[in-house]
Amino acid sequence: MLFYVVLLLLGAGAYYYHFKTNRKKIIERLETVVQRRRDDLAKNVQEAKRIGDKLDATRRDWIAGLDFEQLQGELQRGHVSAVEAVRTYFYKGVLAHQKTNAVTAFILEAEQQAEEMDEKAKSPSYVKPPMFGIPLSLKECLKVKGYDTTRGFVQDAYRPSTEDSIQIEHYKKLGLIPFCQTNVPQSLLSYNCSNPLFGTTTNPYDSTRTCGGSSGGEGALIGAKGSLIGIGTDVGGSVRIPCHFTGTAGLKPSKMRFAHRGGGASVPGKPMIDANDGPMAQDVKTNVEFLRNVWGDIDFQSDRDPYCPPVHWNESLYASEKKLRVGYYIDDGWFTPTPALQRAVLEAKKHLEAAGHTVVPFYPPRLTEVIQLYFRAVCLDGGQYVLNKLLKDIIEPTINMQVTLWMIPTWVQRALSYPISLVFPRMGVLMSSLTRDTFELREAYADIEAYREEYVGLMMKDNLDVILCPASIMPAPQHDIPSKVLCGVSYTCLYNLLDFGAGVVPVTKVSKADEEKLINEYPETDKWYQITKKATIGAIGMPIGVQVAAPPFREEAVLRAMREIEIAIHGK
Ligand SMILES: CCCCCCCC/C=C\CCCCCCCC(=O)NCC(=O)O
Repeated sequence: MLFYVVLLLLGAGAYYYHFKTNRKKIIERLETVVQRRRDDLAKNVQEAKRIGDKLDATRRDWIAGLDFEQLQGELQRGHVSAVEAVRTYFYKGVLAHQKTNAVTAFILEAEQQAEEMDEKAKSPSYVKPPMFGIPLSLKECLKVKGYDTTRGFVQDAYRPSTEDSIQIEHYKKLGLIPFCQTNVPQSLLSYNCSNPLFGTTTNPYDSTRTCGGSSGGEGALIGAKGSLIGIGTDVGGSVRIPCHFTGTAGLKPSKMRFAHRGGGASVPGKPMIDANDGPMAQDVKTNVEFLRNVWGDIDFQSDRDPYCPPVHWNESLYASEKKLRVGYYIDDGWFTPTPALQRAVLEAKKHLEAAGHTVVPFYPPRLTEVIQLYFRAVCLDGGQYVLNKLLKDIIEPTINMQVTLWMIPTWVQRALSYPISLVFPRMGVLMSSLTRDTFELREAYADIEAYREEYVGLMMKDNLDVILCPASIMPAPQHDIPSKVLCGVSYTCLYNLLDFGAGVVPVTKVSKADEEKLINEYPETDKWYQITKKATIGAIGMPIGVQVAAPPFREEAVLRAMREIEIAIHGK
């Protein structure tokens, strides 16, 4: 017996030694790649700055002050050229990058693309596309010819895409000019924004806090006014959480509303929770104008990707005179949001009621089950795909919690979940969520289908058009917090599980009264609540958004409610 124990220990020791030596070699090799990539980025930013500085400062400042609609109008009328727009946004993008570290590459060819467009526009027979000359920022994982899509993995640096994805092709056809790529958390499966290749992107309102993720670079860039419109992706809140954290507005459409051919994903092959691309901007109005043009011309994508149905922009749904019936909640029963987030929903409710809409309470059923189903369907292989990739890379310390959990075999997690649930029930839920076998996975898929039916059934029973609810559990926390409170995505991941269209609109900022309420009333019943409370102290002045959601192909109703909230707040 002793012999076998010694043998086992020796075997384990040898394996550990081999693993450690191997990891050391990988890290040493990749560290040189990081250095090279960062040097290249520094040169790239210098070049972007040089291009931005070509434009006379007075002229540049005037163009920089135009919002999306105004810039679009000036470009259409020929009062501003595409080259001027691109140079202005290189300048503004560099400033935003210097503040937040949001950009992973400026797409320097943008200047030439703009010159060619201006040249074409000289011909009297040329009809300008609707978004002629508007600079577009892109989350780093979206495929642009000649540029990397590393998703924060050092091993994927210097492997540029050979083609634009269908979506990027389409945006170019509509006149948009991709001018930069923006930062992400390593693996995309996090709602912060740090990776070993490009470092940490910070919140434009407070650099000690995260801009959110995984489309965090977009949130930071747009929030710091370095871009008017950008594209993110979302499998659990990655468009909506950065919008909420940075005071920007964005929409995650349902899966089928965009072509996915030639696109990228965090974990390919998870059909119930697919990545959705979606726009992000400084306001809802810009998202509407963008989507009106893209979905108005969706045949371009459908023709090239038959899995994308030709569902056109539905103006009659967006501009309908019929008042909406809105279901709302301020607590999903899984994770009570901090006071400012609840107040934001109640304020948005008042705005919608003042506009004549009916707003009634709605209770999303069984969020504990949703959390389990969501994690089961996202990490459908127990996290193996991402873990294998991470173990061949430098691992980002701010996602250590995910990595540690993925390293514990599923059967061990299951065995530990019961005793853990006795002292920390919600952790017990998380630890029993990853799937053990395909039998359980099939069951989870069937349960998701059943939950979708139940949820839309509840909405139909009450004639609800849209749902209004918090965008998250807290305002932007410090960079290491998202990994420690993984299950804080319940407000957003629900609408990925349902495949609803869902968007976030900024409503308010954290006030002193919110902080007092937090200190006096916010629960401290488990570790996650304690972390959330601590992270929210000191967040006075941070932006707070609310979320609006509706079943698939009703994104226009979501945008309508978001826009009405925006108009009520800003008067325009
Ligand atoms: C013991 C249980 C282990 C559970 C381990 C969970 C690991 C974390 C997995 C998923 C994290 C979910 C957070 C999602 C944040 C938003 C991600 C997102 O939307 N990404 C966009 C994209 O992938 O395109």
